[in-house]
Amino acid sequence: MAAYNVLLNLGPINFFVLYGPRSSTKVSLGYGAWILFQIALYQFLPSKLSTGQLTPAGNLLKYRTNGLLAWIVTHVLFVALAVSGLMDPAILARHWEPLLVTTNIAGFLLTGLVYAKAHLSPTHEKDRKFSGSVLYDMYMGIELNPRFGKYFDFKLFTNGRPGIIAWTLIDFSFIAYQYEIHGYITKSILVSTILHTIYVVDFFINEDWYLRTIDICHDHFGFYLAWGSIVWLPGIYTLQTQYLARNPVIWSDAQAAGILLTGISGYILFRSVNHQKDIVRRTKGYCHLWGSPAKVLRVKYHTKDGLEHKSLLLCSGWWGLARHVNYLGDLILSYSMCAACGFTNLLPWTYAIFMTILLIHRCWRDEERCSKKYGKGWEEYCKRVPWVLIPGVY
Ligand SMILES: NC(=O)C1=CN([C@@H]2O[C@H](COP(=O)(O)OP(=O)(O)OC[C@H]3O[C@@H](n4cnc5c(N)ncnc54)[C@H](OP(=O)(O)O)[C@@H]3O)[C@@H](O)[C@H]2O)C=CC1
Ligand SMILES: CC(C)CCC[C@@H](C)[C@H]1CC[C@H]2C3=CC=C4C[C@@H](O)CC[C@]4(C)[C@H]3CC[C@]12C
Repeated sequence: MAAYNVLLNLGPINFFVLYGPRSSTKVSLGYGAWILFQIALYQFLPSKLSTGQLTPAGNLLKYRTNGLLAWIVTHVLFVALAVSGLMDPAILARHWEPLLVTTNIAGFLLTGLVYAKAHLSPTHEKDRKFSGSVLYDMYMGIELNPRFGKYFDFKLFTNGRPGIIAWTLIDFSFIAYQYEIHGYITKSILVSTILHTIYVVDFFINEDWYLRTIDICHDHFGFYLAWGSIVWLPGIYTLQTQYLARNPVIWSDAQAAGILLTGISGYILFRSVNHQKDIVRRTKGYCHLWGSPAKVLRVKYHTKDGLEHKSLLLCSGWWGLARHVNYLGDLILSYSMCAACGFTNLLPWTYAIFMTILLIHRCWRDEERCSKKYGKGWEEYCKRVPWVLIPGVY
């Protein structure tokens, strides 16, 4: 109430200037070192070269996919520094406010950098998209795959390294913070972190699969993915552990196990659906799903150079039940991550709410794009698989 009165008296801008988070030179230097460290891991750790999907301009790119090794090295180092007493494991939690300021500056700088690069020194000129609006181009990006040199891919790097590797590091730091301020670690924060860790490690194990998703194949690199991966992802996706560190929630063993198992079942659905699409695309449809030969619709599309290409749409297995059933698994997992925080505060539920909006919007956005890309082929697919997300419901 007192804070509310001060806000009313000062007005929002003065209130933010006086009481908002502040930057810190030490934290900014530390953050710079963290980004350089991740760049070094990306560039110099041994890596296989994975092939992406054909771009609209007809480019087939190779990617360094050594994220799992980078995740392991980063976390082993974090634990080693904490156990040896050289670093307080709650360091990220304790410097959270200046970190948010620093990441925001980095997110905006990167947005400006890739916008300028798209105009001055594009990696693949024909894979650029101009909307006619400067603001929209900054937001959704111009270049599809901006690169520095042959293999430093801005999109894959930003998303995976300062984004997803940070996710579990931040969780671990908030677990340590809970211990430091309360003297114990709750099952709720562990359940939430275990579910995050499964999701994050899964991402890196399947980094090759990620190269065939919307983010890499269709979304261009601008504020949405740059600021999103550097600020939104570490800030919002970790809200559950941030909340639980300060407001411990106590579950019985049975309740904690119930939430964990529901989350794991969501994860199994998510991975199994994604795996089916990936295996069918990689084997060109010549594989078995659930004991029967995969049923596919062979479709055609054109790249910008006018060439015709063939592709296929899977219509059996999970993909015969609904057109985006992978999103359903992800939603079950997201709701379980948030359920670990209990039902008394809406804030830690932000992730589940965001995912619901994002994934439903994605269904519409993707369907519109696929319909343009495949034309009659997509219409036929929708007839064969009429449900969008939940069979029998939507
Ligand atoms: N945690 C998070 O913040 C988020 C997580 N996700 C998760 O990431 C994963 C990947 O998501 P996303 O890239 O959005 O979606 P998908 O992996 O489902 O990819 C969609 C693309 O797959 C192709 N496709 C569509 N239908 C078929 C079919 N029947 N058979 C074969 N290919 C098909 C189309 O591309 P093409 O042009 O190649 O035909 C389409 O654009 C999902 O599991 C999702 O839940 C997604 C968003 C946010
Ligand atoms: C600007 C913001 C309001 C929105 C920023 C959104 C991005 C941070 C996220 C958009 C799509 C997200 C992802 C897609 C698919 C994924 C696969 C999954 O296995 C791991 C997570 C993720 C990489 C996820 C990460 C955040 C987004 C890039």
